[in-house]
Amino acid sequence: MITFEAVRKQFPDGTVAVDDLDLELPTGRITVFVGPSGCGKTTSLRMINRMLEPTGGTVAIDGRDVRSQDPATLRRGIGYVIQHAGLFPHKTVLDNVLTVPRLVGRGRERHRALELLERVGLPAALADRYPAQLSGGQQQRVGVARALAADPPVMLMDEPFSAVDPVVRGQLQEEFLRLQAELGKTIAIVTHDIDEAVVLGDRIAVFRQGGHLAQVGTPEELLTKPADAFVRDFVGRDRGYRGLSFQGSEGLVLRPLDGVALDEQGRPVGVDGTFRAGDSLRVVVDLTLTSPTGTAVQVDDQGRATGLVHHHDVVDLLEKRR
Ligand SMILES: Nc1ncnc2c1ncn2[C@@H]1O[C@H](COP(=O)(O)OP(=O)(O)OP(=O)(O)O)[C@@H](O)[C@H]1O
Repeated sequence: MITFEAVRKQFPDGTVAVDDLDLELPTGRITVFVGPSGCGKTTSLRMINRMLEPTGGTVAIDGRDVRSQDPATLRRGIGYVIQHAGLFPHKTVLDNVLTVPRLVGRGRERHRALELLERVGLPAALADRYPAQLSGGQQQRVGVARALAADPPVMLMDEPFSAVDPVVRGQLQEEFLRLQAELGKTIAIVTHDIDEAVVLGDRIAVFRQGGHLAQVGTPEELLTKPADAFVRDFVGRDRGYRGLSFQGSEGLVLRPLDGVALDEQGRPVGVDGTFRAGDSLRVVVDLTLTSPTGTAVQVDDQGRATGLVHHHDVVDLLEKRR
């Protein structure tokens, strides 16, 4: 666990970037720091690996004050990923990834680097290219692979996916979450994008101007119970709709499949989208709202239609759950 206790950072010019910050980042989970520009997110992140030193309070990893550890040794246990990946332009992809393990010792590094590139979704064929020969999304992947190379228990990520277009960002986020499900690192991510925070965070810390914490909670808590007007505004007006992502579709009463054409296996034909029993109400509402008939078809694991719901049914279910 990473702990901030009464942490303050005042820069020599008098700017107080972080003030009296108390925060816990649970082991093996993703904590997202989110908030408007200039509210102290990056400063807080950099105090974890001693790129910046607090002017008050304590940052500790597993109970050990980071200031009691030599910065170079400390950083070997902490991967660091930044926006635009920050790759060495004159080194190949492979050499970029190898930078870190070379610090910790030799061995089967090349093999491991190639394996890591594959795990972040980069074909080995790209290993000998230079960063300028890659797309923005590919560069970010190399950045993540490099941060993972020394297998650090902690990862710090500063706007890791914000330099790429929304479609690529969505893919990178999804792949990153799949990787984290296997690796279980303790991760802090800085973003100014609340949607990214909701997708990635197990916990979200909302910062406000002046380096104060406005709220800490799960994405669901933030969307359904914002602590005050600042968080409510920051989370956005469509938080009700987005909150449906956290509501399961169980309990929906299925209607008969009237008017739905089925193939020989019982799979719906000519239907744009379907949902499964475990999907969220957001998926179901979205399907019903985009279908010309206002309905969505539920299917089983084999894709066979099991029933139909109308958007009224979703509203009725929400009413019942109140
Ligand atoms: N070296 C410095 N000297 C003086 N002030 C600084 C320094 N570095 C950052 N600041 C100020 O500290 C405050 C917090 O900056 P920080 O970069 O942590 O914010 P942030 O929330 O990460 O913002 P952004 O989302 O724009 O990156 C800002 O007012 C910034 O101008």
